[in-house]
Amino acid sequence: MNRIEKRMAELKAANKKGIYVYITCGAPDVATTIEAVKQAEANGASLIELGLPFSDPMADGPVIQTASVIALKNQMTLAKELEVLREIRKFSDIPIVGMGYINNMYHYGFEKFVKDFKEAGMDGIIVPDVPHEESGEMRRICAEHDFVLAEFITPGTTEARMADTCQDARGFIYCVSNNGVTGVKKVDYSVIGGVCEKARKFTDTPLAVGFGIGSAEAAVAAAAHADAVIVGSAVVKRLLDGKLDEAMQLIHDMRDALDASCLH
Ligand SMILES: O=P(O)(O)OC[C@@H](O)[C@@H](O)c1c[nH]c2ccccc12
Repeated sequence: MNRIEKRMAELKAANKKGIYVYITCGAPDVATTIEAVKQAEANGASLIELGLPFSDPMADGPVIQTASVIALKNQMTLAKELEVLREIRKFSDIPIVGMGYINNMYHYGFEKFVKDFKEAGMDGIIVPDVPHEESGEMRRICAEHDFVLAEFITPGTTEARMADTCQDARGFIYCVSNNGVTGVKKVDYSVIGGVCEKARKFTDTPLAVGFGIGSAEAAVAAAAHADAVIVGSAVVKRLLDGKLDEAMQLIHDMRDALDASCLH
């Protein structure tokens, strides 16, 4: 069992929802990234999604685009990101999933990427620009190294595709709440809730809902049919504004609200 599976099993046993916190590695700077990971865990984060900055982040809205530009200006490379991971592993055993675009990994060599990042303490990867149909070889490599390759479902996923992705999924399934890019916005989470309910017919893998979540209320709504919620832009925005404390307060509020909602 890897760290992700272990953590999700613990949450389930405790009747708690997970909170996955996305942080762009190196934005506004490396020290803030490391401190934010430490404090996010203390405030109730269950998993860290570490963004590996890329120059053309096509699935990202303005906040994470800006964070990526800043991180690249700070000279972030995969080699530096490995160092950050090793630093984090000195004080934390929280599950960490990378989020990046295939270009960087392909250039580095995908198998070498998996080996090196796993060795530095990463537990899996989210690669939004490789469709399921094209990811067979990547899946094989990840499975060989006990490294999670996140599968996606969205409101537009057909039942046939859902059956395929659910069958191949390990760790967690990323349930995208709407068809836009990342960023806080008003979302009707009952739509992805219905999709989650359908996915349960195909899999026992934990479901994590993300995209748009900017408040504790939105987290509760997103969690209704899921096992975890994912928050990115709302946290990253506060970090970029130099408001680490506010970012942590948001995570803390989400933890409280989700715990209270699970009592019912
Ligand atoms: O920023 P949001 O709307 O809270 O969404 C989560 C998201 O940031 C994180 O999971 C993520 C950041 N970049 C991505 C690209 C694709 C998929 C997911 C992501």
